Amino acid sequence: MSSVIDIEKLSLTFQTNDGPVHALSEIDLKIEEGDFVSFIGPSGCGKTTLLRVIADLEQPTDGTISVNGMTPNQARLARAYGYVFQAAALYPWRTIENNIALPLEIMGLSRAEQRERIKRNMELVNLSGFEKKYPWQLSGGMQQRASIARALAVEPDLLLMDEPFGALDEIVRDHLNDQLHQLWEKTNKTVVFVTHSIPEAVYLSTKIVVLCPRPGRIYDVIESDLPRSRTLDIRETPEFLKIAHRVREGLKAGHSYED
Ligand SMILES: Nc1ncnc2c1ncn2[C@@H]1O[C@H](COP(=O)(O)OP(=O)(O)OP(=O)(O)O)[C@@H](O)[C@H]1O
Repeated sequence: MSSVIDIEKLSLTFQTNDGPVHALSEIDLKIEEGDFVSFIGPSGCGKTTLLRVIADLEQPTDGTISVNGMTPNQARLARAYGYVFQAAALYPWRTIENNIALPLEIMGLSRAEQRERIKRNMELVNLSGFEKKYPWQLSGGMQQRASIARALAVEPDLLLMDEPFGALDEIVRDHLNDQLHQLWEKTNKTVVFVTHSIPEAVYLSTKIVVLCPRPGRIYDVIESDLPRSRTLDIRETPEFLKIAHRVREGLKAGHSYED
């Protein structure tokens, strides 16, 4: 079986006025179908850059990458992935259903097909009943769920998520972690998820990629042995804490306190 994402010896250097910034160096990584993979690491270690390379929003300087057996550019044109940003990035002048409809309009789907997908994906993120609301009428957590529904409505097998819950309080975040986990279990999508939170990474992932900075590189890859089906209670178990400990050790090793 070929991997959904296959990255080999990938490097990316940004040329800036202050000289070159080695954002990614010699990254080797395979992501399989149905994996939930988190990128975790200190600020500036290249998590977002790596996600953007997968999404064809940045070009590597060296190495190779394939997404669903295609180049990232082909994968983008084939709408092989959905992308969820740090902020919900909803259009304030459009209702929630019209925000979700936007990429579907661009795809040229019929009104009936658009309505069907909006209904199904709003149900998946538990937002049914809020179709006619504007983004400002929803809480931050609900807005983020709406932006997940918008990414899902394109029906990609691959979901790329850049710290989608970073700005939310702990309780809302727990709730959304639980919902995202259930959604992943139900749909068996492949997810690549950027986070700063150790519990979030360990709770959600089948594989945790710990990155370290200067140059941005992979420090550790942890294959989780937690059961695929889990609830938030698992965070109290020794198995969970053992993985969390290994992530923490990796983060400490790559961290510089001079920043
Ligand atoms: N367009 C750009 N031009 C120049 N340098 C950039 C650009 N984008 C990112 N960088 C630099 O590349 C490095 C990696 O940045 P990136 O945003 O990927 O890190 P990150 O791990 O996602 O950080 P954070 O957790 O703070 O979001 C940083 O040093 C950053 O300043």
